[in-house]
Amino acid sequence: MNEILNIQVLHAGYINDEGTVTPILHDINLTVQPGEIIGVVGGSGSGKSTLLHSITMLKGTPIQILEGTIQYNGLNLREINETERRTLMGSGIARVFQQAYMSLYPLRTIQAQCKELLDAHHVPVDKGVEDFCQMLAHMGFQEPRRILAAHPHELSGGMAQRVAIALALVLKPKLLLADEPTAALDATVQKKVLQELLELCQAYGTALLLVTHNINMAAMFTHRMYVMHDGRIVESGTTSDVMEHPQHEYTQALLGAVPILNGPLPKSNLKFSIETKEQAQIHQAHGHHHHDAQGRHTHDGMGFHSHDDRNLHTHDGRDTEVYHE
Ligand SMILES: Nc1ncnc2c1ncn2[C@@H]1O[C@H](COP(=O)(O)OP(=O)(O)OP(=O)(O)O)[C@@H](O)[C@H]1O
Repeated sequence: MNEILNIQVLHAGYINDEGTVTPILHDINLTVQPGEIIGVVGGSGSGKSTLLHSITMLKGTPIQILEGTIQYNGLNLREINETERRTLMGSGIARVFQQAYMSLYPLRTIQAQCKELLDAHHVPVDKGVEDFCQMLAHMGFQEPRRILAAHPHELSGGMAQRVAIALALVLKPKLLLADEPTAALDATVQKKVLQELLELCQAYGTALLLVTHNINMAAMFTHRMYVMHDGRIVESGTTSDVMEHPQHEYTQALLGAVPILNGPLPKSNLKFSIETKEQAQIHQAHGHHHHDAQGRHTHDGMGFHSHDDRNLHTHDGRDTEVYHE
């Protein structure tokens, strides 16, 4: 099976106006299998965002690949042209930023932005908007269609980030790059939004590369993790191995530096197995039960499922204060 992402011996840096490159990433080797949830963990300035920039090579980012290969589903990303890159970004590889407002245009309604994205990738708009609304419903919006008419500033931070997540996933990408997707949110909402993000990824069979400075947060949700320090991967392995037997002193420092939220050692929250796209389609065909905002058992056609007893679909007070549905 092809890896969804295969980075080998990557060296990269930023190029300045004089054409000089400052190397930032050194000898990065990283793989993501279809549907895998991978954490990239490290402190500020360790190079996590630079790694994502190297994958997306967005216009305007002065990134320069010095050496190595980056393959998406067998395709060498260093060899594709700008048009191919634009097609791939969104439909194959999508990205969620720390601030929802980096993903959303302030002056356009959510509906306009969703339609524009679908149109640009030749996806039937009605079906795409329907999928989008179902994702919003899964993330706690009681009347998702009403959100379509809203502008981003009418949403709270948590709601705006949920909209950004649904937009990133509406084209059902194979890989989602999430750069500290919950760091800007209230601590009480962070875990919930991350859980919702994971459930959506699993429903769509989307692999996730989750970048975070919080090793404990990564531990709760990922299958494997890579620890970055000073532009290098200093440790990698299954999440349970890294958490229970951290080899590198930097990993040990990260573990000591971050407050432990739930007991002495966070255990992986991945009680569920990875759902393939085919399984998701079967779920879609048969419909699926989940809890609605009131905690009632409801039925939908999305294949979403929650596996713990917490009601993941209620509004937090902070969100409803800002946006009343
Ligand atoms: N556009 C740029 N030009 C030059 N250097 C940059 C640029 N962006 C980031 N850097 C440098 O690259 C290094 C890695 O930064 P990067 O943003 O990738 O780290 P990070 O792990 O994502 O940190 P944080 O968690 O604070 O976002 C830092 O030394 C930073 O100063």
